[in-house]
Amino acid sequence: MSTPPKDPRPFKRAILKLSGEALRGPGSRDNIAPEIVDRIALEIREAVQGGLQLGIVVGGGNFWRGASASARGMDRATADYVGMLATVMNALALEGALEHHGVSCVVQSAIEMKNVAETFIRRKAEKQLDEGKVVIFGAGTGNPFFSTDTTAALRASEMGADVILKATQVDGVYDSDPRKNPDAKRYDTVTFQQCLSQRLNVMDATAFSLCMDNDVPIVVFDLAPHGNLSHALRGQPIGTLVHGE
Ligand SMILES: Nc1ncnc2c1ncn2[C@@H]1O[C@H](COP(=O)(O)OP(=O)(O)OP(=O)(O)O)[C@@H](O)[C@H]1O
Ligand SMILES: O=c1ccn([C@@H]2O[C@H](COP(=O)(O)O)[C@@H](O)[C@H]2O)c(=O)[nH]1
Repeated sequence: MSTPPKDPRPFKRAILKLSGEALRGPGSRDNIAPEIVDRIALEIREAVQGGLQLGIVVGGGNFWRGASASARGMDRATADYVGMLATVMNALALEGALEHHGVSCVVQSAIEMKNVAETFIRRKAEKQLDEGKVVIFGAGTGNPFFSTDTTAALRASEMGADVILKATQVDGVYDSDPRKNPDAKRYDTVTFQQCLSQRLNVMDATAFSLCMDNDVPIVVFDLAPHGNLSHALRGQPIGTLVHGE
């Protein structure tokens, strides 16, 4: 008989992985919709005021994906550096909105960019989290051939986070991509092993493996409906919980 998953909730420290693509907004031609960023900032403020320690990794899919550019002929590493810089634009937009709402925050970039962001230093980031500052991790891991999902797994492991909250464009993990298969079935809970062996590509395998090895559970949920982010940050049941055996 299988044992029930260890639920990370309630949690003290979390890494929020924000979809870059979701910052665009439905039908919008702008890469970043300020009203979406503003709404996200307000939901984050509420959670942080409640005592949650929060690190944020933001994707870059609203601007650029290295793998797609490479498939169209660009050198992969170059395309990936462009993608990492795209994540910094999203990080700065988020920092501005959080500051506007009175949330103490900082961007730490994995690629040195000292005029716009601090450079990532693990111990400094940990201290800032301890002090209640929101730390936005920009520029991914700083290395090509990785993703911001893997960045979230890496930063969560380094920061000793209790959970990764993956705010994306689907409402959980399905047995196949729900955007391609309308008959796909959603899981309430699923193991890392299942995600890897069934190739459930809501996150890449490197990210799942890192979380599995370091025992960091993941909650996958839909960012779009208002209030979903607040629910997730408060540790209320939502989406799919990905966990160890
Ligand atoms: N088994 C699955 N269950 C759920 N979603 C899946 C599955 N397989 C593939 N996906 C796809 O994964 C996508 C989410 O991951 P992805 O990292 O590409 O985007 P994101 O979270 O929006 O981040 P970004 O835009 O920053 O790259 C979903 O939009 C969904 O279509
Ligand atoms: O560590 C990293 C993180 C990201 N990249 C590149 O950035 C883009 C955007 O990130 P998403 O995770 O797709 O939102 C990604 O496609 C990579 O090209 C990277 O190289 N290294």
